[in-house]
Amino acid sequence: MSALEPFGARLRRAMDERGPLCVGIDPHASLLAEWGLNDDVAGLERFSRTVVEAVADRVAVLKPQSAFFERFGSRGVAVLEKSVAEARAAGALVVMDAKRGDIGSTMAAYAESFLHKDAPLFSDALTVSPYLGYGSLSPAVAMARENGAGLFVLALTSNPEGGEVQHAVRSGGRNVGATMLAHLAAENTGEEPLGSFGAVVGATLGDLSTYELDINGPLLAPGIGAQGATPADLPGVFGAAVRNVVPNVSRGVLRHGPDAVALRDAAERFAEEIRHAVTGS
Ligand SMILES: O=C(O)c1cc(=O)[nH]c(=O)n1[C@@H]1O[C@H](COP(=O)(O)O)[C@@H](O)[C@H]1O
Repeated sequence: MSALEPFGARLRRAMDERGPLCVGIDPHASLLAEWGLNDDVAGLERFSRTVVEAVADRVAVLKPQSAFFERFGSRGVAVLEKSVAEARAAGALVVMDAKRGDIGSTMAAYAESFLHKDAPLFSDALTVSPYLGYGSLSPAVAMARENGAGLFVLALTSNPEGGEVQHAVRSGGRNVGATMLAHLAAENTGEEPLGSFGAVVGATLGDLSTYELDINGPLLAPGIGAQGATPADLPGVFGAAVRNVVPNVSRGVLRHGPDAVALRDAAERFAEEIRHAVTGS
């Protein structure tokens, strides 16, 4: 595969053409049961393929949650590989949600696994944890740049426990979450139309106007649907940065399966509500 155009540029175009919705592929055991599928590799494969076939030709981004595939060992990972390839072939960008983070030398191996263009699990972007220090991510930043991929760095997560770490105030007075946003803004300086280094910022967090959310990069916003946030919350949470928000919905869409039409309709309803909330039209 030849080098891709930078992730940020590809994402901006996909958001403009398809709208910004990201649908999560989260094959929870409880959802497999609700869909009438067995909690085994065949059930996993059917679930994942159904989601990809239902929405990959219309949403900007699909975000498979790696843990639900790893749970089944190598055969589960093989399903993940196939799902990534099929989603990308249908025109969706794939954000691999594996939340990797380690000391730099090991981080390089994680980066090779997901961000090297020839890796079997190559994805357009990867979720990463910066809590071994932002600098520990530099091999992933470099690998992403070389391969036209991107990162989503956990900055202000959607879960209530996140504040213990992310709101901790550093000696300069800035908290940890804001520090991660500042690192990303520096990473994306000068990039047009959008940098490739995004932040994860929960849609559940209420008014974030004290944060500098304009990092010239995408903001992945989970928390809509099952975690209680709604598309209508987005402008209040993100302010002017809402134009760079990629809202993620997983269970809120997936609970409408296994019927592909019902899944597609649910994704379209969320997409429409998001468009209305973001553009007012
Ligand atoms: O990085 C993520 O994707 C993520 C970060 C975060 O702060 N909160 C969060 O919910 N997520 C992921 O987003 C998805 C949310 O799923 P639902 O709550 O079912 O919509 C899950 O795959 C989570 O792992």
